[in-house]
Amino acid sequence: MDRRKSNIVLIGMPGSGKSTVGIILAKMTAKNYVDTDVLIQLAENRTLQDIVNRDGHMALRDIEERVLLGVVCRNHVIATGGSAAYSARAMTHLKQEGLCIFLHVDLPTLKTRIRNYETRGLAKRPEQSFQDLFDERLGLYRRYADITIAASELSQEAVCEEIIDALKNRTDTMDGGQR
Ligand SMILES: Nc1ncnc2c1ncn2[C@@H]1O[C@H](COP(=O)(O)OP(=O)(O)O)[C@@H](O)[C@H]1O
Ligand SMILES: O=C(O)C1=C[C@@H](OP(=O)(O)O)[C@@H](O)[C@H](O)C1
Ligand SMILES: [Mg+2]
Repeated sequence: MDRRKSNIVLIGMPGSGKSTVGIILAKMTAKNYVDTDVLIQLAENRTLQDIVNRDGHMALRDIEERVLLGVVCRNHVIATGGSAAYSARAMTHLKQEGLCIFLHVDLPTLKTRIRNYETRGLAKRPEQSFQDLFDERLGLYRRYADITIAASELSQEAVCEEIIDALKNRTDTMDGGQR
């Protein structure tokens, strides 16, 4: 049986480019695309911000874990939410069929991209700073990453090119090997 993985799973901080890079990457690799934040909102019939406001950030993390565990697909680019890495079960599940790409963007660059920090529905403690969130999560993203892309200075298209290049050298993905 072919054990090569067919999904590409994007992880990283909010603002690192998972959602927007993901759709470009899907087109460039002839894959389907799913943004798990959209799946959460559809499952809950409310926005991420509504979930945080009404039920708190830990409820969002629980819902996210449940939704991620229900993702069963092949040949997709999967853009996760920034809080996905809090669930070891969900990450293990996604990595069974997916190679995990960490979009590593530095804090100053992220800050220029995230202007709606308080209203973006982030799964963080109410008083938690963006710096603290970054520090808390960096180790988690590194733990699950099969490939890390230093993406701070790259355009979205250049991030996609780097991912495709990195995949070419691998034997554990359907996107590996020269085609
Ligand atoms: N490589 C990049 N260069 C410049 N802006 C980017 C880049 N990647 C993403 N952005 C911008 O940053 C913002 C957040 O991107 P998004 O894809 O929603 O990130 P995420 O899904 O990781 O939170 C968007 O406005 C997007 O256009
Ligand atoms: O990092 C976070 O706590 C979150 C990031 C969001 O996704 P993006 O990373 O795509 O912005 C979304 O999943 C949710 O609002 C929580
Ligand atoms: Mg996103």
